[in-house]
Amino acid sequence: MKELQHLNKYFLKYKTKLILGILITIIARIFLLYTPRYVRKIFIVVENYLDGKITEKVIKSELIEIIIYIIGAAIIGAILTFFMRQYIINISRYIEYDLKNEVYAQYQKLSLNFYKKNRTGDLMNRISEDVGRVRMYAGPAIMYSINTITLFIIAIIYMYNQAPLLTMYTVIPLPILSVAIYKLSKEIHNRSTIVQQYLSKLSTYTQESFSGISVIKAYGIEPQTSANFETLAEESKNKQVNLAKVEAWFFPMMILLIGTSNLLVIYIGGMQYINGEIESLGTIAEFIIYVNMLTWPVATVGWVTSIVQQAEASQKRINEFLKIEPEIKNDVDKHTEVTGDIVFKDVTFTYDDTNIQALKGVSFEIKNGETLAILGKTGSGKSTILDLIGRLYDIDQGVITINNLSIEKHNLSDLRDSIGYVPQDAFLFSDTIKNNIKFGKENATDEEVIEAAKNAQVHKNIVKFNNGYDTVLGERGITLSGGQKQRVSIARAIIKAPKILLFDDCLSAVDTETEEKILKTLNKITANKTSVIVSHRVSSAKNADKIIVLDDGKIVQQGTHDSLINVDGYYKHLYLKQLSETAAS
Ligand SMILES: Nc1ncnc2c1ncn2[C@@H]1O[C@H](COP(=O)(O)OP(=O)(O)OP(=O)(O)O)[C@@H](O)[C@H]1O
Repeated sequence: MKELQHLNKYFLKYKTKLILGILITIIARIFLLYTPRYVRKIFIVVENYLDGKITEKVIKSELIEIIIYIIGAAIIGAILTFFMRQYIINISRYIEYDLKNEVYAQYQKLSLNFYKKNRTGDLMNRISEDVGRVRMYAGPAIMYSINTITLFIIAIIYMYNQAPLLTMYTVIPLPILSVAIYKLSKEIHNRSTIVQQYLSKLSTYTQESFSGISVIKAYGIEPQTSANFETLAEESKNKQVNLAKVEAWFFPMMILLIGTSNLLVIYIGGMQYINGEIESLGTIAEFIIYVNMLTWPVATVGWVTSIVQQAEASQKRINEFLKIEPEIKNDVDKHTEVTGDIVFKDVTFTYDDTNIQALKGVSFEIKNGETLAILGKTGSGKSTILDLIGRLYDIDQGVITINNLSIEKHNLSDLRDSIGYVPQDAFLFSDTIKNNIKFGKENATDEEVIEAAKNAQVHKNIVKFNNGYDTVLGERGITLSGGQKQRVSIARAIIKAPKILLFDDCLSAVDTETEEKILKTLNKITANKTSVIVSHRVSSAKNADKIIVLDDGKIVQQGTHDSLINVDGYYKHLYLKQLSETAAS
């Protein structure tokens, strides 16, 4: 239960509702327990009538009175049971909501490294399945426990007052039932976890084959894909059948144990009645109702125990994530100004997970308002420089300063707010084009969205879609071409009007003519902003104030377009090669 203590703050938050829920549960049980006692009274009244102790008129009025009491108690009990569920189950839903938000907020704080070390499926599971299991503890488990405890205490007191020996024999099978249900619930849980694993394998496989359907069809491997699916489905079915086998034991076991208890009540109660140890047959009827009323709550003890164990394990997994400190921390509360003077001094950086030293003693300087272009072979460290400017990682050695202030001393939110980043793989959400652009500036007007799209040279494409800017992208909507995606992604960055713009090879999928147009407008937009353009094309770099060429994490060339085309090296070769390609096309 140590891990579940994390939830105490939420129980405290909803304490009024929780206390009310507990009180209502107790009162509801008291009312429901009226029925057996009134049933006994019915027997006594009938016995009195048969013995000639009361007249027909009296028996009639007494029976009507008892029936009214029974119906009244049942109605009040039912209404209170409704409110009990309303309070306690609703609290568990509130806690589930709070916990999901807490986990999600933590996910947002954690650095990129965390996402590399943990699989997406695992992250999703903790926020959905694990939180769901914890909810079962915060709601149903607590509700059934209070229910069982209250019912048990009150019923045993009533029963003991009536017939102590009969009480003892009646409750003997109940703990056996509880233990049996506990064992069964555990086995059911184990088997259903396996079923879940197979189901998720099956859905991952299906999802992948739908996403990659064009590749499957192009390679003509549909029969093989279907055969793989069949194998997975067969395994999944076997696991389901395995689960059904143990589940099938649940009700027979309950019926067997209730039956045993009923038999004991009838046999022992009957003997006691014959021996004159209990005054009325009504006591036997009352006990039979108690036994049936107690069976389910007692069975839930086993079930609740297994819910609590599962919740404890799930909360442990959740706590593991909640305890992780973000690697990139914001230690600065006050606002810090970011203009755009960026300096890298002997920067060395190694990726933790791969141990690849992506940058080795890199130094350069960009003045506010300047444009820097970074070129170099694939894997030379270009994107890494952009990630470091956004402080997605902290460096091993050297210094990065922005406005003469070391990057770690900047307020992280201010820093990231000042940056507009266009990644290599443009990621667009399954939402409208307008909202995808507005992602860069939530409160942007429609005019601003259009202006940004025009500057990114994508407006003309967007207006051709039937729904224009309201066209939905992604699975539910249309698929944009690679170049269109890149340009929507550029529009998203420029609508933000940030101090620093980072473009990571984001024109690779557009033709050179469109590239030229975009670069022209970008030149105007970025006139007083610092921008860094990573590219494989000289055309994207040639107008930059400064160009650096990277090779294996080191700067091998540095200068302007005019200076670099005159020295032998990577830049000149690339320039000549691309010049001849343009001439040939
Ligand atoms: N997230 C990461 N985790 C681990 N290693 C990485 C990561 N990103 C890049 N690397 C490694 O760091 C090196 C530099 O990568 P980087 O992405 O900066 O190169 P790049 O010059 O931008 O390449 P490209 O032109 O292909 O985009 C590469 O060897 C790469 O494998």
